[in-house]
Amino acid sequence: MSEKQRSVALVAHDNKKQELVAWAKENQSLFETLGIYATGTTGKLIEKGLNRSVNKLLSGPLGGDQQIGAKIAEGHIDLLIFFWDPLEPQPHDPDIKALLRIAALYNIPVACNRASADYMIQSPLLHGEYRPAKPDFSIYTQRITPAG
Ligand SMILES: O=C(CO)COP(=O)(O)O
Repeated sequence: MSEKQRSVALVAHDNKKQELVAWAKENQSLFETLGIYATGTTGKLIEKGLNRSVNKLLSGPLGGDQQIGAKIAEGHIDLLIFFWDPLEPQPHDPDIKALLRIAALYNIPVACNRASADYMIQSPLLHGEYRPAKPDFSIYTQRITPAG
């Protein structure tokens, strides 16, 4: 049986976009093997940099972070590479926090800078059989199921 293609989400704040695109280009051959989701503006730049199509969602401040979070919850994304800007306040900070929460909840590896992204792309997650465990939510679903 053929393996499901792994998908990565790429997201970068404005001051980090060039760095993300440069990093993606350095790893172009790997990205040819992966599905790519991205927030709107990041996605356009990645398409141009890698000369390939990307599943582009809305721009981050317009709901794109939330859409990436929904894709994670639906099981479409294996890795999140999110070069967020530690020096610039963002108007959609609650959405960013929500995306990082969803990634933690669903046990999705997150890289926030070049060093962690370098580690991540060398991992058996991409090159071997290792799959992170799917979280068990049964304790929560019991709690929210009405009695009766
Ligand atoms: O704001 C973002 C992530 O929080 C990124 O959105 P864009 O890729 O549309 O700039």
